[in-house]
Amino acid sequence: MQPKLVAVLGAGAWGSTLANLASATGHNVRLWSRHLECSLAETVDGADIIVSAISMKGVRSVVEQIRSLSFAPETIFLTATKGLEPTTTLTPAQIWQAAFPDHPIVVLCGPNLSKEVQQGLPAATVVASTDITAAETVQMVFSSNRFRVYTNSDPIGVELGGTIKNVIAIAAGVCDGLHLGTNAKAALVTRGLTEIIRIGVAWGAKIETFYGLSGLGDLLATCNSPLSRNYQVGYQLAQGKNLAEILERLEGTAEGVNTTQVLIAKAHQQHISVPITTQVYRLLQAEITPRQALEELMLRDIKPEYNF
Ligand SMILES: NC(=O)C1=CN([C@@H]2O[C@H](COP(=O)(O)OP(=O)(O)OC[C@H]3O[C@@H](n4cnc5c(N)ncnc54)[C@H](OP(=O)(O)O)[C@@H]3O)[C@@H](O)[C@H]2O)C=CC1
Ligand SMILES: O=C(CO)COP(=O)(O)O
Repeated sequence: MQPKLVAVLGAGAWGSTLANLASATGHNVRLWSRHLECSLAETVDGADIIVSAISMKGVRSVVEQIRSLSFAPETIFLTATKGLEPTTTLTPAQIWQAAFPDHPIVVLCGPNLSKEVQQGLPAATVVASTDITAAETVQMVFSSNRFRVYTNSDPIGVELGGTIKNVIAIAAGVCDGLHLGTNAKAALVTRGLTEIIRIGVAWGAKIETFYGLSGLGDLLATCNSPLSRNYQVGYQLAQGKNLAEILERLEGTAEGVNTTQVLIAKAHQQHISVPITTQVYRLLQAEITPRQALEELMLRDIKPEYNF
């Protein structure tokens, strides 16, 4: 494969890691952030692949800054953000697709704690698109003996798996912070997956996608690692710290905090049952304590296991 020109937008933890991965496989990489010299227009000029690793709060503004520029029709937009836009409830890929309707949009999501990937520890991920040729191009660019990349044709499922698991990761952090044990954690993560599937399928995703790397895989990684910022938020809430104080000291972005708000609004509108997300929401709003959230979940009506 000829080396590609890859422009990575966002030089945070994940953007820098993705830039290193593409560079390590022999591609030409430009990395952009608001604080670096190079302008956004210069960074994306002539790029074969434009990678967005901007946190959710900045996606719309970056899209608006480049949407009037002209790109070759085959230019691929790759989004790695895991969040939902509060005002529209759109996913990052939906925002990129609306701005660039004639370009292939690819989603990258998986169990990819950036610190582990940066250390060269082995990891796998998924690149998903309705344009499978574009997904295969991205797969070639990022694949290495340390980073195994699978393609998938369900971008909304891949994106929602990576996004909604952040809410469950906050709950998992609370579970561990309260020392509730392995049985409780297994129950929480499994019922969390049921909740993710219920929402995801209602929003047009394929059920099987959630049993893959970007669903169950990312859920397991994020719910079990103190490297996860979302897990850290939950863990510290369980220790009695308040949210503002936690976020002020947190290294990087915990998307699950905003994602919880968006999910609650949309799930209520659409009458989707989201018990774990509801308790995370009430906890983040400081309406209840971690112990009360646990009681609420344990005392819900008894029911059959499968009620997607
Ligand atoms: N870290 C990880 O392990 C992984 C993270 N992700 C996802 O990737 C996304 C980024 O995460 P991560 O890199 O960890 O977060 P960081 O907080 O480390 O970086 C966020 C990046 O977004 C940029 N940004 C935020 N707002 C704006 C804006 N308005 N305009 C321009 N740039 C902006 C920041 O720029 P600035 O520095 O100028 O503020 C920074 O480059 C998140 O959605 C996260 O869920 C996905 C997989 C793994
Ligand atoms: O998405 C991630 C791992 O796949 C990173 O998780 P956090 O954003 O919680 O750190």
